[in-house]
Amino acid sequence: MADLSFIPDLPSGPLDCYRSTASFDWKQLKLSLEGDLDLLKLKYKIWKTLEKDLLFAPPSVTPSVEEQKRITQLQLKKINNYKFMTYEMFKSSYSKRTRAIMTINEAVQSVNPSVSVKMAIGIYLFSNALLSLGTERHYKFFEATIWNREILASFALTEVAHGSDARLMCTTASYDPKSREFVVHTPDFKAAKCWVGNLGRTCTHTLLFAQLITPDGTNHGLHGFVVPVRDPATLETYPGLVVGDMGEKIGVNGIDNGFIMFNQYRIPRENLLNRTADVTEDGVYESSFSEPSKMLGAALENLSAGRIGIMQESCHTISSAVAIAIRYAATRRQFGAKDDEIPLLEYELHQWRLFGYVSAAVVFRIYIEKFARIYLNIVEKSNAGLKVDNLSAAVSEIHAMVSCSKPLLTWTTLDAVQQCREACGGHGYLKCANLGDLRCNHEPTVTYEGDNNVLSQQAGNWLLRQYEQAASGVDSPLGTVTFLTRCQDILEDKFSCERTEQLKDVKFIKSTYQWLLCWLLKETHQQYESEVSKGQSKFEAKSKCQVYRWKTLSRVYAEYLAIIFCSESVGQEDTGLRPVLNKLLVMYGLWSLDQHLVELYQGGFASGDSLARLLRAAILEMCAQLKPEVVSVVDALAPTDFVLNSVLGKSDGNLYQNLQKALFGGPGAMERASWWREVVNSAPSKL
Ligand SMILES: Cc1cc2nc3c(=O)[nH]c(=O)nc-3n(C[C@H](O)[C@H](O)[C@H](O)COP(=O)(O)OP(=O)(O)OC[C@H]3O[C@@H](n4cnc5c(N)ncnc54)[C@H](O)[C@@H]3O)c2cc1C
Repeated sequence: MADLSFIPDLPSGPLDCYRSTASFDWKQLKLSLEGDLDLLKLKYKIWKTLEKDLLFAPPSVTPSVEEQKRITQLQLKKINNYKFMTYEMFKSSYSKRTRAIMTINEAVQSVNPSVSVKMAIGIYLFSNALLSLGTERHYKFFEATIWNREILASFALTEVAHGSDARLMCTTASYDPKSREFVVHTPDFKAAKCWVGNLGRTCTHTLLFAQLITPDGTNHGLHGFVVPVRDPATLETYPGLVVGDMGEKIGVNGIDNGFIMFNQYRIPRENLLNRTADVTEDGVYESSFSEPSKMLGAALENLSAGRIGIMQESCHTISSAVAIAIRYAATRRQFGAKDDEIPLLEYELHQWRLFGYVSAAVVFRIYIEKFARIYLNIVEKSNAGLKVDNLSAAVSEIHAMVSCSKPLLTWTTLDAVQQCREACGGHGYLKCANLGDLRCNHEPTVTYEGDNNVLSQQAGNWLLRQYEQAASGVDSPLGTVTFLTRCQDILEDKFSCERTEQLKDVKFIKSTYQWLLCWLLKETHQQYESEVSKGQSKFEAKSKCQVYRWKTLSRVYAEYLAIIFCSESVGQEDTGLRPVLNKLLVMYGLWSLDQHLVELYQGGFASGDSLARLLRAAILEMCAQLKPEVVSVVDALAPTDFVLNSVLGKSDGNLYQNLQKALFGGPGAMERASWWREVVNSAPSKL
């Protein structure tokens, strides 16, 4: 068994009574959820280092927006100096290196999300793009970013008038053969690049996506360019650019999101990222892809790793939120027989509100850990020129998986944080509870790197293609929809259980999800065909099938993926963790199915009251079964107290002592208001 002594023991206290009822060792569960001992050690090393550094001490009062930006930039500089990413890690295989980067990102994100966004965009997204979209001539930028940290980059895609629909973006890069330069231009304010992280105050370069135009006037579609923005020595922007900061946002204010307009701004020809297409010195366009849409696809595929990173961050956020709410529920007492108040955790309503999210946190972690490993192995193999069976089909399947899973994880996390905030009552509304910051900093993930509603549609596209060709075989190298070849038989299935025990079985959950997917595909396909037969264009027909169909389909597929991947991992678990993991998986599956009862009845899977009655009874039974485990489950999910940074969620469980310290110690909490003279009556009191 691995030596886990590097994980500090938990302090003894009021949480002991619930901890003593757990059937497993929380440190072992923590290791299992991380999936790798070295990466878990790395995470603890980062947290310990940052805890000792005053620059990372959590502020008790929110600093001004400008100050948050300054601190975040200084923190990034410090993290660069700490060199958590060692030379050996850089030199290791692609998948090892990327997993280390992802772990560093998650560990830093949990301390200050703004720093990790800054680092992810400014260093890793940019350098990854140079490797995947660029060639040898861009290596100097790579070196300056990764090794020397002379470049801090940004990623400029979104424009004021175009976000999700990237094809019609208006920034142009026209090639001038006389000077052998591209001339970058913004025709009007609607075409200004905006929301670009790191651009407002700090970045030295941007990875710009602009319409490439050759001297014959042909528009070859969006291409990536490395564009210098600021002098690294002075942070002055270069002439020919209008650059500004987006101002105060709802969260992640440490990030300087900015806008930029180009006025006939010249960059060398070599700054075009030319792995898939180039322009000769004379201005002739040469592409290895014949269709511009495929080019765009290749350029944006680069975002998959970023989206996986967002999912990992969501796992951290949901874990922190449930840890705070469960520890609070275990120590907060309200009502009870006579004077004997009982902990909130004893109430079935409270369990039902929170345990679905606790199980989601565990299932998502296991799913994403396994999925990231498979994804990175495929990329590694293909980068190394090794044969990957059915590579293009695998890339499409992965894209579909990411496109529905990022929405599922980010939305569920957002709902979870809100529920946890409410579950902590008024105290949950304190800044020092940390649920507010967790929520606001997490919130934009549902919009950036692909708006969730738009991204979900892409998963639906792929699923429908598989459904249409199911009779002759599906293109599913990862095996997520091979069951579709049995679609007709699956749709014959009917609910026939008589006892809750039959539902509390992963097999039941998986087969019910397969039925749901088959039925939703049939429905969506029929609706689409019917719209097309009425003369609607494909685009219009698709739009008419989103609500209750395409969108639900994409969500159900993502839930199914989380369940099958997690179930496979739980099946391989040979420590004493299998029973608790199985309970959590069953809870997640039943809790998620509860949202789809309408479809299960509408499609004729069940009739009468037995499905709804048994499903809901099973969920409540799972709540009771999880109660003795749940405090130790969140101990495994939670980061250290420094990182969790919540007065309500400390691992010692001393809720009221901690709260008193925070309230009494608040800056100026017990001082007379400095503005008291302005508000009292000036006439002497007659009292
Ligand atoms: C904090 C933050 C950081 C960001 N960082 C960057 C960055 O570094 N670089 C960068 O380039 N961009 C960045 N962005 C921008 C982000 O990527 C875009 O906001 C995102 O792509 C969505 O585009 P949009 O805002 O134009 O929304 P729109 O595309 O206008 O969408 C608005 C709404 O309409 C809906 N909608 C759109 N199309 C359809 C449709 N066909 N059917 C049904 N509904 C539809 C969407 O679901 C959404 O709810 C950032 C944004 C934020 C908030």
